[in-house]
Amino acid sequence: MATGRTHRPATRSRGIPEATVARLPLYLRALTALSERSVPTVSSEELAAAAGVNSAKLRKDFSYLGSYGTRGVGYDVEYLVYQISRELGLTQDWPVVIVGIGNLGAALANYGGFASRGFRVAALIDADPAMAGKPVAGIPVQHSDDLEKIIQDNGVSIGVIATPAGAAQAVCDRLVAAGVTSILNFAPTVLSVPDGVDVRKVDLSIELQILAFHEQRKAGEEAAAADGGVPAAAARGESADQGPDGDMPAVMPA
Ligand SMILES: NC(=O)c1ccc[n+]([C@@H]2O[C@H](COP(=O)([O-])OP(=O)(O)OC[C@H]3O[C@@H](n4cnc5c(N)ncnc54)[C@H](O)[C@@H]3O)[C@@H](O)[C@H]2O)c1
Repeated sequence: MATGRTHRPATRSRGIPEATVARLPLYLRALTALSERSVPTVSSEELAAAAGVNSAKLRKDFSYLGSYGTRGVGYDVEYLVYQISRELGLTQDWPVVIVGIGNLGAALANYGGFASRGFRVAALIDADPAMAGKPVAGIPVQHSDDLEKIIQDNGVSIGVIATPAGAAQAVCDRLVAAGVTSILNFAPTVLSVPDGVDVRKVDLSIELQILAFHEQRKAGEEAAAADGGVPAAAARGESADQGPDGDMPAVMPA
């Protein structure tokens, strides 16, 4: 998924294209599932299918990691998990703060998948004084007056914004001024950030709109097939669009 944003070249310094970086989490998720089932090796075709990516693209992506697999055997699952985790910086602990602990912020705080992927929720911050000290997911909410101190005390470089849209830019400015250099923005607004700060925007309603477009297209094809006798699946070519492989972002550029 994902179109990279912002003040970064399309190719990172070590020569790995952003589009490849965006697919690495998909490979990692598929490989982790194989690892949990104690599968020792996997072919590029199997892994590509599990990740929802074209297998030639997968082989090209892995060549950037220096991983070519063994003919007739495939890729070593554990080693690839290690290589991709290292490339994504997941072999180190990333403390994350979530700002705005309403419906969404609380759901994110309760999501167990962050910790298992190396992201530790270090602090929860909200502007509502009534929430201060109340635990969410076992972590006491702290008041936004202390945002700068919280960022500095916890060495946070990644901030998640789940405030209303109207508050998001001011929250973003404070996070950046306090030293945060990566922001995951759930608020439906475009954030301005200085060079060197990465912003990724998640917008589920945009994803639904893209699905609605495809539904509409499928309905049109079904109608055309009924008229002209061409099977609708053949008319579609049966290629499922699943994000990076289909170049359709699920996480939007900020
Ligand atoms: N990206 C998505 O797919 C998606 C999905 C759902 C909601 N959203 C967005 O996420 C945001 C939160 O939605 P919600 O339903 O949790 O809203 P909510 O009203 O339940 O929670 C917002 C929280 O932000 C806090 N807040 C307000 N101003 C703040 C500030 N300056 N600093 C710190 N905290 C502040 C409020 O006190 C409240 O607890 C909204 O912008 C909403 O549009 C996005």
